[in-house]
Amino acid sequence: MKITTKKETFTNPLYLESGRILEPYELVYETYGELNDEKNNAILVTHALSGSHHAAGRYEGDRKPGWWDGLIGDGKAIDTTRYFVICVNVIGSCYGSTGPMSQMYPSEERYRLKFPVITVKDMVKAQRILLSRLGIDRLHAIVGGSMGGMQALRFAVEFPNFAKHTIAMAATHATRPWAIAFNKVVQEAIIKDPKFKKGNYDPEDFKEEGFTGLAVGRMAGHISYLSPESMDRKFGRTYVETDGLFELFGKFQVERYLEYNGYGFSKWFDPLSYLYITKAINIFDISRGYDTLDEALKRIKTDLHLISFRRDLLFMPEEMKEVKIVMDAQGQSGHVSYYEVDSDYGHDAFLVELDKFSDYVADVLR
Ligand SMILES: CC(=O)SCCNC(=O)CCNC(=O)[C@H](O)C(C)(C)COP(=O)(O)OP(=O)(O)OC[C@H]1O[C@@H](n2cnc3c(N)ncnc32)[C@H](O)[C@@H]1OP(=O)(O)O
Ligand SMILES: N[C@@H](CCO)C(=O)O
Repeated sequence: MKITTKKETFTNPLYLESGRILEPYELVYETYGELNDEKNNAILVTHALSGSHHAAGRYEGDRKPGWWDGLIGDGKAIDTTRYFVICVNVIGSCYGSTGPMSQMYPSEERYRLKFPVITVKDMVKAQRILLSRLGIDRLHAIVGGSMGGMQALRFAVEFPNFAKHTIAMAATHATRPWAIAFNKVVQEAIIKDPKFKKGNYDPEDFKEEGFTGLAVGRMAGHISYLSPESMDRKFGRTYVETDGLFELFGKFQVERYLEYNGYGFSKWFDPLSYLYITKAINIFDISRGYDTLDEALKRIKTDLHLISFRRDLLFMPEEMKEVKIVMDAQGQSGHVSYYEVDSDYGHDAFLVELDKFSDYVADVLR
């Protein structure tokens, strides 16, 4: 599958939920498959915290394909022989769409801490504008996990007739203190790292060794993406062969894993973007702007498919179930389904255990 990164620039202001504006702004995205003449076969895929618009396929020389390559492609659950799939990098991120390290026009400077707080609603609004520009006024489906699931839900509430199907997985309707607490660890670690310099850092300073605050905070986050069972399976109590048990800094494999992933991540992900996106996740509450959760969910016209993962310890199954319960009580049972995937991997099962839910996704889309 040949892929290219596409970019659109918008000169009209994007009015944000906070009352601030973003002007101008850019969105980068990838597409897979062909848009049909009726323009009614488009599927929007929405990404999570550290994801990007690169959801499928491989650029030349890439060691790994896009983050949902197992799900998106010819003959796969999100079948690119039938559907035109689009994935957009959210505003606030660091993969090319406008974010805190973008230029704050007309100044030559980067926004840094002057970047406005953005919300999931703002991310979705920007994507809706992009789709309009591409001539897409109706989607066959929106599919996303984690913060991508939040975007899917937000789309369903704000643009009720826009998508025929909405699949929101591994998400919640309002971020709980439990998840906010994990984000607090990473936020605090970032801002207290001397390299942060009140946001005035030079990204070149941590390309080699990484950014300790982000690395350590990400380790905490990464724990919340797994589960005790998946850690037992991955590592057991195995010790790093070359380390001595009585060496103070000798490591278990799980420690080596967290270091590898934490420091690796901090070499490529931008600390300010991490602050802004975790803020957006923390303040996500689908009922904001409406009197109650009930009022917000009443707006939904799409067929909503909620998927959770049994041992998701970040956004727990009961949080998605609540949406179904409220919609059932509204008499919307015909428009909402709930499926709990029997997985003990943890939150990141939506990225890893695709075989456990890809048939379900394919069935919904058909
Ligand atoms: C929509 C989106 O959110 S996309 C963003 C997804 N990306 C992330 O979440 C970034 C963090 N990454 C991860 O959590 C995982 O890599 C996942 C979820 C993406 C994929 O999981 P898996 O394919 O099962 O990988 P796994 O968790 O086994 O290994 C991850 C890395 O740790 C390495 N690793 C595994 N065990 C160990 C160990 N004991 N010591 C050191 N490193 C280890 C692997 O080699 C792999 O390295 P690589 O990324 O350089 O290939
Ligand atoms: N591990 C994924 C999901 C987090 O919610 C990410 O970093 O984007």
